Amino acid sequence: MTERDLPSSPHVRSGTNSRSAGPLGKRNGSGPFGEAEGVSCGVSGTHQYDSGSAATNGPSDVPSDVSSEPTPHVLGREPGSGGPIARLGAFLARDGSTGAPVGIDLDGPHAGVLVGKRGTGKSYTLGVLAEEIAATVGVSPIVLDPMGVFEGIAALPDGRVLEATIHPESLPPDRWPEIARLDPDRPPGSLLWRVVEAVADGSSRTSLSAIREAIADADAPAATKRTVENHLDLLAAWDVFDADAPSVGSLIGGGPTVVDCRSLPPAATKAIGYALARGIYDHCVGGTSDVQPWLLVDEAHAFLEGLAADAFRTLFTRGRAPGVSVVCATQRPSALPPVAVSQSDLVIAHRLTDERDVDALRVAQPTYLADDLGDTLPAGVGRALVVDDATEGAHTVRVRERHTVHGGASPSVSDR
Ligand SMILES: Nc1ncnc2c1ncn2[C@@H]1O[C@H](COP(=O)(O)OP(=O)(O)OP(=O)(O)O)[C@@H](O)[C@H]1O
Repeated sequence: MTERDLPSSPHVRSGTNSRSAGPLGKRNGSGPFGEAEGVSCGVSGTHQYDSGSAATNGPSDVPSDVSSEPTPHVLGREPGSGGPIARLGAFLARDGSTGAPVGIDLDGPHAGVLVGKRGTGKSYTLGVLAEEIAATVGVSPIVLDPMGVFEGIAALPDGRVLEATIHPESLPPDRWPEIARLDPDRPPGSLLWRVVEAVADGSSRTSLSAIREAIADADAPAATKRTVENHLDLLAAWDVFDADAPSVGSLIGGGPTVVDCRSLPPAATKAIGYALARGIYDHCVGGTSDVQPWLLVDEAHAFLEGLAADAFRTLFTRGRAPGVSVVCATQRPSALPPVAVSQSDLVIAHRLTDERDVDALRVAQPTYLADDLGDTLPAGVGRALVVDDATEGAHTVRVRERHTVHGGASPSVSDR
């Protein structure tokens, strides 16, 4: 990945939340939101609060907080446990008034999906998460950005936007036929596989030109070699393979990082998704990271199909053990592998209207989501139903405003 020069320094909104470290600084587990006591909700099924007492105190079984900062309800961890949290927003009452603040646990790793139809606020909410993770010591966000709407994150301390490039070695030899759209069981695909394997085992660093030279020297029919060369030309046109690309491990802990995949063809986007998801997992399994990465993926359906599917499946099923968190945002939950929703301990659902998408969510999370889920999902930009596996409840929230600029659009609901 190479750092992208941004046209001008993105504007940073003044913070609306009062954190001890300031809106854009790093914070640790202390402070008004850093060591919040989780409060039990103990409710199964969806729960939208009445206003009145709930509007100021949140759930009716939540004790009122007499301190200046109301105690946030923390999603994703057992009530009473401590540690840093991401300030997501506030409970939303039926009359539209907001209640107690709501946070998401950052003390341990999580797997989550963030869904909603177009324009309901998915990317924006993902950006809120990125800001909060960036502001917390011990965790670090890496945003996969296929639309180029997360540039504002670069305004955070140490923030950066990287052009999506990958080292050829980050893709194992058996994946190269698929990436090059060659059948591994046919001579060209099998030749490419063998050649990449040989180059990777050799003394020189794997690069597209090293692979090309090895193809030219291979003992194979000229027509087979020509086919492979033509397909390698297509890969080279993506302009994402770079033998000097930094390792995925170096992205973790290097400040909030946005990997800009805009204008890449879908196959290249998947290759980037594969390299990052697999690289982050392998790095953390190796136990070499002091910082827990959060991989935040926008338009996740673009990454989770085909080549990258296995790598993301691994993150959803086994990523938490080595400390990797993943949150995938999509307008089409029905296009995600079912395991992504069923293995998520955090589900943030903005409005969905397509029955297939509502079904995909309900079927994978039957314990918490009712049959009338489609009617329960809140209408309105920035409003979401949040399912919390740890406290076994579902709550309606209003997501807070961003501190950084979102995708060049107005960051305010009232401006719309
Ligand atoms: N919590 C919020 N507070 C204020 N404004 C918001 C909030 N959430 C979303 N918005 C505004 O709503 C608009 C749409 O949000 P966003 O781009 O996140 O939608 P989306 O669901 O990702 O849409 P798409 O699927 O088209 O990418 C943006 O202009 C954003 O500024």
